[in-house]
Amino acid sequence: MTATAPTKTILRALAGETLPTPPIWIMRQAGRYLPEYKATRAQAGDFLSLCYNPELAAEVTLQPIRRYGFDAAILFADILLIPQALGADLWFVTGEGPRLSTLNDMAGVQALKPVDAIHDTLSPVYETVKILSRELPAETTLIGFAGAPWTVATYMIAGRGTPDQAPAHAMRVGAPEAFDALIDRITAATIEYLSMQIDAGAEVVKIFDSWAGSLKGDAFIRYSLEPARKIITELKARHPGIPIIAFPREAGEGYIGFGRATGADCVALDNSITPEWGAEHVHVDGCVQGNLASSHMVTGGQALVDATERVVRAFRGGPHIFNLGHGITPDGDPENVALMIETVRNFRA
Ligand SMILES: Cc1c2[nH]c(c1CCC(=O)O)Cc1[nH]c(c(CCC(=O)O)c1C)Cc1[nH]c(c(CCC(=O)O)c1C)Cc1[nH]c(c(C)c1CCC(=O)O)C2
Repeated sequence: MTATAPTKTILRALAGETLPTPPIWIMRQAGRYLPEYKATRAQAGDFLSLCYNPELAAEVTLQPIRRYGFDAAILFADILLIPQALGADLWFVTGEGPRLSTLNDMAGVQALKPVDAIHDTLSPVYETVKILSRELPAETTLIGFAGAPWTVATYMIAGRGTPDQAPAHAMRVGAPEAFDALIDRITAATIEYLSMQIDAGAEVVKIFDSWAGSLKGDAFIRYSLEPARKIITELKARHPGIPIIAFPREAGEGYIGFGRATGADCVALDNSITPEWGAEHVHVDGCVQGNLASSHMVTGGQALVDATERVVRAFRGGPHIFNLGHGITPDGDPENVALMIETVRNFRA
């Protein structure tokens, strides 16, 4: 089989091509800032029922593609489905966020389900991917995803989102064997989960390490970089050529060399770094994604236009996928999203 050059813009950027206009999608593009999302979520009943309903999950994935013509669609699901598939209890408290059963020792890790049991819970997600690969426009790239082991572990240990991930750091330091066993279990589950998404039709996968920023020095290497490297190495062995985006959010200096060290084809940048810093220290190694502050989706105006142009300008010398630095928030204005897209697509140097 001879490799053919990709034609979809996102795949071209991921293959290392510098495009005259960067392809664009945004994190949480299917979400509460869109009235059509809220309507479909109400129809599903609640957030988790939406995640596990393939027809409706595919519908909300397609909504921002219809409205804006983004270059990529991201599978509608959540990083916390993996803990649930491993046996954790999971529910969402409206206005507050996720809640899970907690875990902090070896007995807790041993009580989890084996990795090969995850598909019993996650098979509806694979069905969503199959529907999307049939229904997406020919030019739109389908992105699958999972949480990175450290970020997923922080929720499984604390049972909720935490500002500083203190319970996970306490287990990492106080019960290192159990903590390593947990990271290994999540890593193995993530490989199987992403591999099934790829088999079902995901053309790219993204690994979200939202809390990577609280790991410093050796701990960052061991628990953010190493698990990402393991997952990427195994996925590329099973699915040669599958492009992978890594997002070690707020890694700061940890961004430097992250793509090379893990084998990721693209490193997603958050907006705690300037685009110029990202260009100098990360973009030199290859494709980057990012990094407009999502607050501009709330505030809009000329500041949005200026900041959008600054991101495009900083990264126009190499392969770039335009995105926000983190997900769009529920108070984002759909008009501001349209203005951002128009600014990216009309930018002339
Ligand atoms: C940490 C994390 C989670 N989930 C995710 C992360 C990593 C990225 C990040 O840092 O934001 C990833 C995620 N969550 C969701 C997607 C779908 C694809 C997309 O459009 O980006 C993706 C890629 C849907 C979602 N996941 C969630 C929503 C909102 C739920 C709702 O409709 O009420 C959506 C659209 C809920 C969720 N899910 C999670 C939290 C903390 C929350 C509550 C916060 C909130 O309410 O925004 C865990």
